[in-house]
Amino acid sequence: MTLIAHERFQGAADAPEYTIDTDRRARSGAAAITLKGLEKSFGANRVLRGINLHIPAGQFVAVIGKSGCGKSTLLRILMGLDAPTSGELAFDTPGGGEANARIAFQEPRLLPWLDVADNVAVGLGDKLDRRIVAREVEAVLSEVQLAEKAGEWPARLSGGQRQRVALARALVSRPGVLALDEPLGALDALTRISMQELLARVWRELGFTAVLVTHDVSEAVHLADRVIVLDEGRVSLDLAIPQPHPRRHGNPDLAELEGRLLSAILGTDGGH
Ligand SMILES: Nc1ncnc2c1ncn2[C@@H]1O[C@H](COP(=O)(O)OP(=O)(O)OP(=O)(O)O)[C@@H](O)[C@H]1O
Repeated sequence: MTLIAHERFQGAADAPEYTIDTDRRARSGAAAITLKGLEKSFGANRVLRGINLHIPAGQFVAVIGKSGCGKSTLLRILMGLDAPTSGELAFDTPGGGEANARIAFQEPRLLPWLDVADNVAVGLGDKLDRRIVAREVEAVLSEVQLAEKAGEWPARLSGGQRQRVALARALVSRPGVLALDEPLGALDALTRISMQELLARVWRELGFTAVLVTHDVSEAVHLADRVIVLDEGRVSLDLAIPQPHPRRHGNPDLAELEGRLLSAILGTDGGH
């Protein structure tokens, strides 16, 4: 998990100028995200070919698609970790302030020489009063059900517990946008399901805008309000998942939506 860039990029000389406004310490609410004509090329490889998307504040969006279709590239651009070749990207917060955005990766990236509480405190930076940091860390560790591990070393945690620490570190600054790049990809199936429940619960409680990149179509329909399928650099399907939360694994309506998404990814939907 890493702190999000907080920069104003300049596009290439021949590309339209665009801006990304994020502020790591803002406590404003969830942010809406708008992408217009977003393009990204690596040399001759045109990875994103005109992405147009509006993600309302507080929505949970999952991005799926074949390996190499550009999911991580899109997420990195959203988070300001990479610059698009052209196009526009805007974050809007309800109060008009700057958005606070964080990202969680598949690998938790904890600091082995810090205990759990201090790893989480890293997410707040070093400008806050120690008592405030302690209070915020304690609160977020309770939210991820790890309060009793506050003084533990990362090496003595399970994979799922480490990923919960990484989630707490991303959430401790109360981000308006949380980006998740395959955060549960390395976990065993049962741990993965309990982490999905946890993620769904913290999202409902905290109300941030979530963008999840995943290879797991079942995970996408279980968590998201909306699933975006990327194919050859474009959005090939934008499917609403209208089921209320909390959702049950094995729900037949979700299974039907999962089938439609799999067909869309594999190209077996006959063009529908
Ligand atoms: N820094 C880079 N330099 C050059 N090419 C890159 C770079 N990053 C990504 N690419 C290329 O962009 C394309 C999309 O990569 P990306 O990682 O976004 O795909 P993905 O859909 O997330 O894949 P996967 O599901 O396998 O993780 C690939 O062809 C990849 O080789």
